[in-house]
Amino acid sequence: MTTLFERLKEAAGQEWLNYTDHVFIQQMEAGTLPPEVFKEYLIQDYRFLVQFARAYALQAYKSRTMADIQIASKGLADVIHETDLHVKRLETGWGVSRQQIESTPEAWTNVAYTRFVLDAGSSGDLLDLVVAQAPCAIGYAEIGERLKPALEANPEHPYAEWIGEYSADWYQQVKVETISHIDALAARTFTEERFSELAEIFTTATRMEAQFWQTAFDLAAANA
Ligand SMILES: Cc1ncc(C[n+]2csc(CCO)c2C)c(N)n1
Repeated sequence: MTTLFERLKEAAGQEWLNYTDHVFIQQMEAGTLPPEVFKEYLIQDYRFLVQFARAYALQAYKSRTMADIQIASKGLADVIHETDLHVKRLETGWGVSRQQIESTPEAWTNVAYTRFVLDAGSSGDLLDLVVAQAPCAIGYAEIGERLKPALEANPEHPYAEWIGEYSADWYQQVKVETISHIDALAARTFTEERFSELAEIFTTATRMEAQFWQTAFDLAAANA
């Protein structure tokens, strides 16, 4: 059976590729991504993850069952784990402290993306919110899978740590769980009339994921 995620991804069309096959990913795969671009990405991503943690908390608030609260709680814990990695990387790589990260202005594209996700969840139900968060959670697993051979070919790959994290089994499992969570929620509340609205939420979030990579290049260029 086709999953709702597959239908949403198909509806996003080219936008999904613009995100998962962005120049940022191509350069990361080749190991040629400029370190300053990666640094700007990590700083903005920390700021992003703060809002994304709030979105998982909102998932808990929008839940009606303990099973859904458990899923939200695990998502929240995964985000905290990810921010800790970012802070360590920024500290060891560039001597950037958590305080410096937190006082760096949020890029407006980052504001747009995260507040869009939070609004989709505030104004909608749990399915709307999980769909708004899906490009993020599932896209990174697809990217990790794609980059894995580059890491296996070169254990000294400059982005070994990042690729290792998203290609790891635990993260591939997050993808499987998110897809089945969407289907479980859909079984309760999805009607065909909702599809176009859900597809718009999903495609918009996907477009903003692609823009997130672009913002890292723009910030690095502005600092150069
Ligand atoms: C812009 C942006 N999009 C997606 C992710 C990936 N991500 C966000 S939360 C999470 C953990 C649980 O889903 C993961 C892997 C990111 N870091 N930054």
